[in-house]
Amino acid sequence: MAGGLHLEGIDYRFGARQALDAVGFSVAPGRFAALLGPNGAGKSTLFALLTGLFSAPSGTIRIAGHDLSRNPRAALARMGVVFQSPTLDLDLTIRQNLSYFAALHGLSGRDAARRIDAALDRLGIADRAGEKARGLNGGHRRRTEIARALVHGPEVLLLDEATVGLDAAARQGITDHVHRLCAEDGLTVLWATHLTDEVQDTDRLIVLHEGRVLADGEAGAIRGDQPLKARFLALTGAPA
Ligand SMILES: Nc1ncnc2c1ncn2[C@@H]1O[C@H](COP(=O)(O)OP(=O)(O)OP(=O)(O)O)[C@@H](O)[C@H]1O
Repeated sequence: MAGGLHLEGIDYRFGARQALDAVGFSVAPGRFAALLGPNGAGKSTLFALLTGLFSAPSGTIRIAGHDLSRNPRAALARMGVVFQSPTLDLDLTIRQNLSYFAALHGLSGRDAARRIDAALDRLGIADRAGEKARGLNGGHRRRTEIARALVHGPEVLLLDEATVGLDAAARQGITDHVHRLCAEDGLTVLWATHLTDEVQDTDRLIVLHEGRVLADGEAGAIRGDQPLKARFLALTGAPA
């Protein structure tokens, strides 16, 4: 596959603990893929490998067609990331948070301003641009982080438990926004979560458990005639 996200044969160990065991999957360009796994499944380890924080002893990671180990600059330039722990500067405005990030990517002046406006608009927070991040609720802070991850124009967006700590309405708002980024802007998304209600039937679904991929396909087909939660609990061996 030329673009999108492609992983093959990824192993990772913490000493004797095998955190990832021959993990492989592909996400086609413009698709929303949910990486669903209970705590400890290996999602954060996988994100650390995808973002170049750890390096995998084996296997291949390709981001928008670029091999992460052979050509990390090109691969990482095409990726946006929203980490599990919030990383906004609460004393800066929304716009300042994005400007700072744009500068880290070598963007400034009108080009940066245009990209920042477009990203804020995309997440529905353009009218809040002058407000300090501290005054925003959790949902708007998350939207700001997603907008910030889009400023440099990535093709692939990774989100690690992006809705942690949000109420149901804010969670729904964020998942809807990110689905729209795929459908309307052609972004490829990997959405890590442990919450089955964030997965839609038409999403691509990868179930990760104890470092292994247990299921990979269209979410509706994986759940069949069961609710996804029941199917997920059956796959991972947890009691329903
Ligand atoms: N620094 C570390 N040292 C040793 N073991 C680790 C370390 N980090 C993670 N692990 C182990 O690796 C496995 C995968 O952990 P990981 O954090 O990737 O899971 P996760 O799916 O992201 O879970 P969570 O949602 O709780 O973050 C777990 O068994 C965990 O205990």
